[in-house]
Formats: sequence, structure tokens, C-alpha cells
Amino acid sequence: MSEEKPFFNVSACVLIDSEGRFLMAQRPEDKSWSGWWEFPGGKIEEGESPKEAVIRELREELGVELDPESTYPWVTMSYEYPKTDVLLHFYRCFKWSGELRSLEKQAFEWFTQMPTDRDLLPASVEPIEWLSYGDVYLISNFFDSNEGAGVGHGAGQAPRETAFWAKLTAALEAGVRLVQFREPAAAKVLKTEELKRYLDEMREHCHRYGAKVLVNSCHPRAWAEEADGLHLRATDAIEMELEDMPESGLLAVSCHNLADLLYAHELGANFVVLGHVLETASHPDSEPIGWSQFEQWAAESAIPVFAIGGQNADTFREALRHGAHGIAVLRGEITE
Ligand SMILES: Nc1nc2c([nH]c(=O)n2[C@@H]2O[C@H](COP(=O)(O)OP(=O)(O)OP(=O)(O)O)[C@@H](O)[C@H]2O)c(=O)[nH]1
Repeated sequence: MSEEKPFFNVSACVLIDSEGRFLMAQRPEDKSWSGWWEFPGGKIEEGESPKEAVIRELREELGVELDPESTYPWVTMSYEYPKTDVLLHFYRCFKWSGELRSLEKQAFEWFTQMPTDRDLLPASVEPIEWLSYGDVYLISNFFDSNEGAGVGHGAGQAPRETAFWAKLTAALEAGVRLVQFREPAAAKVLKTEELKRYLDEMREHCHRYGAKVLVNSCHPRAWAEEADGLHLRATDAIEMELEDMPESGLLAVSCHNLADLLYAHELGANFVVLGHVLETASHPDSEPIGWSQFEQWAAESAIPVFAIGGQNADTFREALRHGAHGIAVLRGEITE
């Protein structure tokens, strides 16, 4: 019989400064995994909520007081180490008071990307990747069937195209790092090669800004393999067998309920979108799930969740408060 491993319930915080850098600290000498880098935090004490724990830990370790209003629940994931099992409640905090101090004689440092020259606690690696996703997932909707012009007018719709590229460029300049190519309406009207040219152009444009393009599963699978990843519609995810999953690239899944979320995780998705949260022009006849339901389901996800449906710059903070990694937007309205 295998020996029972100790279990720790832990809260950790990603401090993010005004330049978008994140803080990591080195575990001090007197602790397990000493010398390894992690997000500041520690074990949740009895009677404490995960958020209370993370506020206390950062006060004890770094001498800063997190602003509770700007400390957002992010992802809760479990991790099995050889000698322990941990449940990690990650938070992101954008505002705190006090100067950072090393109260446990630990080193700490700001980073902009994966610090490949450090020993990182294994459970800290994925969260660093999630940070590279940015907090807005842009969905192309080049040919929007819900808008006046529609694809029925063919590819010669110069004004709309110009507007689209302008929106995309503004979003990329504002820091968007994930874009989904999703053009079901155009796929019905344009020749396949013609639509593919839009994808190639968009990918090239996005790559110039270091952004990645995922291709929706309504398009040929080979396109996703050529691009940076695959975005599965919920119905396609349900039909997908594990052995058919792409071997490389990012995988995202559209989810409408808890079962979708859990299955996405099983498929090995890197992130999901969940909704629609608020009323939206693209689903006029179905009831939105609302923030409270969103929060309940998002809390069960071990990977980042983007809120979708009626999202824009005004709903962004609301989304973070309810545990979203960020927001997914269809019409490119986010430029800041
Ligand atoms: N703080 C923190 N802990 C992490 C991360 N990733 C991760 O696996 N852990 C694990 O979570 C546990 C945190 O425990 P800790 O030893 O830091 O807890 P603590 O500050 O309460 O100290 P203590 O040992 O004095 O009780 C460790 O087993 C650590 O390996 C992370 O990013 N941040």
C-alpha cells in the first residue's frame, strides 16, 4: 500500500506592477525546496480564507499590504510533488502599499517572461505561461454576419476590411497576445483558398507583435496545425477523442457549463472561454449565465478562464473580481 502523503492548502500571489512585470521570490534556506523560485505565499492557516492567507503571507514575507479590492482570485490547481500534494490558490494583485522588503532573507526579483536561468518550483511554471497570454483574447470576426455589411457582399468590402485591420492593430499595440481566427460566415461564402489568405495575412501581422493565432474548429484542422493552436467549439470538444488531440501548439475550448470546463481540462486545454456571461448580439435567443454562475464554475477550473459574452473595457474589472483570467471579445472593441 502506498504511504499517505502530506497535503497542503496554499495561497500564492502574483504581484504585477504598472509595467506588467511579475514578482518571484527565492525560497529561503530553512525551507523545503530551498533556493527554488516561486510566487510569494504559503500555507493557509486554520479559520483563514485563501484570500486572507495570501494577504497575511505577503505582509509577513515582503512587508507589503495588498489592496484587497485589487487582489483577484485567478486559478486554483492541485499539484503532486514526490513527497507532498498541494492545492494552490493563485491570486493576482495589481495594487499594494509599502516598500518590498526581504523579511525572510529571501531574494526577490521582477520578471517580464519565463526566467529560464532559475530553478522554478514546478507548480510555478504553468502560471508564468498563463501570464504570457495577456488578459484579452480577441476573436477575429472579420466577416460578421450580425453586422449590416455581412459577408454576402463578398471580399470586396474595403471599408470594413480597413476597419478590421485598424482594430486588430490597435489591439495588438495595446498588448493583446492571443487572437482567434473564427469566420464561420465567410467560410460559407468565400472559396477556401481565399479565406486561408486572410488567415495567413492575419497570422503574419499578429506575429510581428509577438501575438499567437488559434484557429477555430469550424475551419480545416490543418490550418490550426500551421498556426499557433486550435480553438475547439464546445460541441467539437465533446466529440474529440484524446488520441486525436494536436501534439503541439495551444489548445483552447469554448465552454458553456461545468461539464465542458472539466472535459476541456481532461483534453489538456491551455485555457478556456466560458459564457456567454452577459447578453450579446451573437446569442440573442439564449439566456446569459451571469457573473455569479460564472464565478462558481470558473472556481472549479484548473486552467485560466476568459469571460465571454457582452465583454468590453467596462466589464474587465468585474470579470477579474469573479475569477476570470481576462475577457474574450468578438468585435475588437478593446483597445486599451
Ligand atoms: N508560496 C508558494 N508555494 C508554492 C508555490 N508552488 C508550489 O508548489 N508551492 C508549494 O506550496 C507549499 C508552500 O509552503 P511554504 O513552505 O512556503 O509555507 P509557509 O510559508 O506557510 O511556511 P512554513 O513551512 O513555515 O509553514 C510548499 O510545499 C511549496 O513547495 C508557489 O508558487 N508559491
